[in-house]
Amino acid sequence: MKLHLGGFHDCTAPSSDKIFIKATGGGAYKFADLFKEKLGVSLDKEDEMECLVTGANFLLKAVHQEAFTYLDGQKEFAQIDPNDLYPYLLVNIGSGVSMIKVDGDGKFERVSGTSLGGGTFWGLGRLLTKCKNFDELLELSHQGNNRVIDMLVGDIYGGTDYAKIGLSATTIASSFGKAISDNKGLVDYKPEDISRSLLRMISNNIGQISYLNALRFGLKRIFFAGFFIRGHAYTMDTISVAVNFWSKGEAEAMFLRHEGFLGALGAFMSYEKQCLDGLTVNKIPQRFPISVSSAGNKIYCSMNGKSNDNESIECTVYRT
Ligand SMILES: Nc1ncnc2c1ncn2[C@@H]1O[C@H](COP(=O)(O)OP(=O)(O)O)[C@@H](O)[C@H]1O
Ligand SMILES: CC(C)(COP(=O)(O)O)[C@@H](O)C(=O)NCCC(=O)O
Repeated sequence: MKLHLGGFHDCTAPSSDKIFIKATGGGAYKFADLFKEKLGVSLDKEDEMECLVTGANFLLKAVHQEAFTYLDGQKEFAQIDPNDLYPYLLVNIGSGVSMIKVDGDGKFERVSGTSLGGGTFWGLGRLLTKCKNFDELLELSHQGNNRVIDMLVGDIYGGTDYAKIGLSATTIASSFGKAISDNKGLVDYKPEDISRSLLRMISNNIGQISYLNALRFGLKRIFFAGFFIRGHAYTMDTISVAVNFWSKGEAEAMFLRHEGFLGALGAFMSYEKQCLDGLTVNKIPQRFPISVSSAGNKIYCSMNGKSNDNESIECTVYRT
């Protein structure tokens, strides 16, 4: 509610009383006029990939138990040595998917991506199941059985494995493949089965492309982030299985506790970069330095340096 009061004054132009806030992603462009019109706030646009990487690096170095593996329902926190973090592959699953090779602070390259991402799951799911919101679709996938719709290796090979090339009877041979052979229409399939197949198809595909990119650059660690994951067990499990399957156990999928906030965090941290990198000390606003701490699922960023009480800002980033 106090966004328009708590915005920042542009520290590169002290004479200006323009209020701005950092923002990233497509929304920073798309909604810039709306923010200006409704709140009188200008959006200071930060590059999305840069913010994702800054956010991920910060979390992986500063937050205890940020990264974890997830396989067969088991969540295991990974010990990340900040001195041995790079290189790694960051896979951000939002509407679409970006794959970024990270070599250090500010050192990265977007090496690949796919348009089959969270938007695909939600978009197709909405059309096929009539779900009204994402959570409902995700919830449905819990109860579904993908074998009803997916064509398995066993369906093609008369119930047996195709052992010669290492495919078990239960491996999905063709996502949604059964829908062609049955004399059935959409109404004959349960929404929960459709949701389950869809989630597996998207997660599997992302896991596979990610692993292939990790292989391409010799990267052992793959961190998956983005709001698509939402800590959802089946999504993480499917991605992990895909990475494990394609890498023959060589690579490991890892997830982040604050997976949906990398971009926002990176944009937030760019206040520090902008003001501390390029300016002399007397031009730095009193609010700095930023002090950062974490507890449980929350990260506390207090920008309270020597400022008076009116100027201090405390920002809490938390997952719902
Ligand atoms: N409550 C929700 N409403 C809509 N989409 C959601 C929700 N929770 C998770 N998602 C998933 O998150 C995706 C968007 O992820 P996000 O990281 O916010 O990407 P973007 O940067 O494209 O907005 C959606 O396509 C959808 O798959
Ligand atoms: C264009 C985007 C970077 C925007 O990010 P998003 O809002 O999806 O998080 C992303 O959707 C993307 O990388 N899409 C995949 C494009 C491709 O490489 O095929």
